[in-house]
Amino acid sequence: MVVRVLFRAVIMGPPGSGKGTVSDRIVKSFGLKHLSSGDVLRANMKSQSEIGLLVKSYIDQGQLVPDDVISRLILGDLKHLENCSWLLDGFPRTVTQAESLHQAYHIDTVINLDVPFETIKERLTSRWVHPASGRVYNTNFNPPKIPGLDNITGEPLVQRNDDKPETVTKRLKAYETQTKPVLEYYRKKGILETFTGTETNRIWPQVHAFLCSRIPDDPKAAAGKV
Ligand SMILES: Nc1nc2c(ncn2[C@@H]2O[C@H](COP(=O)(O)OP(=O)(O)O)[C@@H](O)[C@H]2O)c(=O)[nH]1
Ligand SMILES: Nc1ncnc2c1ncn2[C@@H]1O[C@H](COP(=O)(O)OP(=O)(O)O)[C@@H](O)[C@H]1O
Repeated sequence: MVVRVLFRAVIMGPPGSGKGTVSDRIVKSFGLKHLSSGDVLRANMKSQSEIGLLVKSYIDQGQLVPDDVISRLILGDLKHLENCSWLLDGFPRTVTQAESLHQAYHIDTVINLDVPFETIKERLTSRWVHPASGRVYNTNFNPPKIPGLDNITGEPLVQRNDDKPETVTKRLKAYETQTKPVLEYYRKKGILETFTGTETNRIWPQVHAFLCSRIPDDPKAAAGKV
């Protein structure tokens, strides 16, 4: 019988720190399943589900959605990934959420992207997304091949409602007061790994090297396919 060791990680960082960008690279290199709370919430808003209608006003105002709503949503989705290694992006964002996750799963490592707020503000106002797929572009960092259009479908890109400068300020405040304590929670558990910098392309090789040392039996990582 082959016993597969599961690896469960969380990626944290302020809005715009590159969680989604780094998560895509982790998925490509290490084959973990990726679950993004923001993507799950946006899919609910798009389909106008009961939860989508409930969370819209919080998200548009740059506030966190209530703990019980997001915890039920994410822990419910994780039930479908029981036999998979996964990477959680954007959850937990409060200590209450971290405790709910802790009661349900063992977390091996927490990757913390430490990017200064000044760098982030500029990035978010130049973030463009393809709503149907969640593909993310940036007019400076990874522009689409044709300005304003998605590389794969050619459909128009849009700016996220909550990437307006005044909403970004509120999201950064929410991060400071509600999410920073989660870093301390994981630091005390001895599983927090912080990567500091202003450029994803400099942070990524460090994250990759770290994960190679933690997921040594992964065939893609061993082959150096970054
Ligand atoms: N200029 C610049 N933009 C970046 C860099 N890394 C990511 N981005 C862009 O910054 C925005 C925020 O990144 P994203 O991965 O969506 O961050 P998240 O909000 O933490 O998930 C996106 O438009 C990215 O394309 C970088 O090193 N430099
Ligand atoms: N774990 C969570 N707890 C509460 N609200 C959340 C959570 N995850 C996402 N949200 C809501 O969705 C919004 C967008 O989240 P996300 O896409 O992760 O933002 P970013 O990628 O910029 O950090 C947040 O500003 C918040 O309103």
